[in-house]
Amino acid sequence: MMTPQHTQTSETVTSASTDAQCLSPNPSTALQPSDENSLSPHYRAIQTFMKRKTHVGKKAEAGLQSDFAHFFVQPNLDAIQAMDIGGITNLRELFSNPDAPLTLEIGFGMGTSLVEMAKNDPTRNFVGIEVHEAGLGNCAFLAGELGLNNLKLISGDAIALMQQLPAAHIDTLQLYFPDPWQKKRHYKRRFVSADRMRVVERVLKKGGIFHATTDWEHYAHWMIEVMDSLTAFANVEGKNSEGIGNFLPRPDFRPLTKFEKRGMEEGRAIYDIMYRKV
Ligand SMILES: C[S@@+](CC[C@H](N)C(=O)[O-])C[C@H]1O[C@@H](n2cnc3c(N)ncnc32)[C@H](O)[C@@H]1O
Repeated sequence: MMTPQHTQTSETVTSASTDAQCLSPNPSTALQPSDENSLSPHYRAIQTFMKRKTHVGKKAEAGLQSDFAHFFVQPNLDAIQAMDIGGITNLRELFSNPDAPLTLEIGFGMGTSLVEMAKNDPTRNFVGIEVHEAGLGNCAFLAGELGLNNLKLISGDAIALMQQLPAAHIDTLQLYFPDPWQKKRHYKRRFVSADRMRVVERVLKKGGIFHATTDWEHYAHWMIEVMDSLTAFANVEGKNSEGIGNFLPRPDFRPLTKFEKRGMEEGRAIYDIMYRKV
């Protein structure tokens, strides 16, 4: 598979980000949060997802039933449907081995790749958070088929969840093919922004990993620019001769996701980025 190297294009984020402070990926111009655990007032009301009513297939429907309830952190379907994350303040204690390395996946979609990763690494605990009921149900169903005991699922907004977790709580945070929000007026919804990455920074352990992917070139360069601008993170692949963070060759441990497959079928390159909290 093609592994693109970072090059500055005419479509750079800087040139695309002039009409409002919140459109800038650069923290020197982005609105600043009032403290490390909160978003600026501007970002607080802006969601990175659009919750749509989607068809809930047979597997997903089954996955939302009581047989699979042990995969959900929320106690019942009402709380899942309401995306109620009240009281979820510690992900480690959801597992019998709380000191095992912990991965949080944000926006796992239908959950096929998350389930495969959990299956492939039983020494690590995985928590997935999603807002789509069909994905949550499907993921629980797949995990149930394999009898996984190192995976838990949460229905809700990852930003809100991270804000109520302890600092230095997570070893790896993965964000695979986040919504690209391609229109300029929607850039402020992009998950990778300086403000939101400060929330990520707080919950990651020192040395913890932030791994993201996208099949949208503009967002890929945007991600690099945001992450390079944050002194708390270092690019695992180092920087190019222009001092810009490199992309990561596609890692074998990342299974193909639904959106990756779609991107490839539509002829788009796939970009991985990986940063370590220093
Ligand atoms: C484009 S899909 C990618 C799904 C999957 N990772 C894949 O590659 O097939 C992005 C997903 O992220 C979810 N998402 C976006 N923002 C989120 C948030 N703040 N908290 C939880 N899930 C979120 C959306 O609901 C959506 O399902």
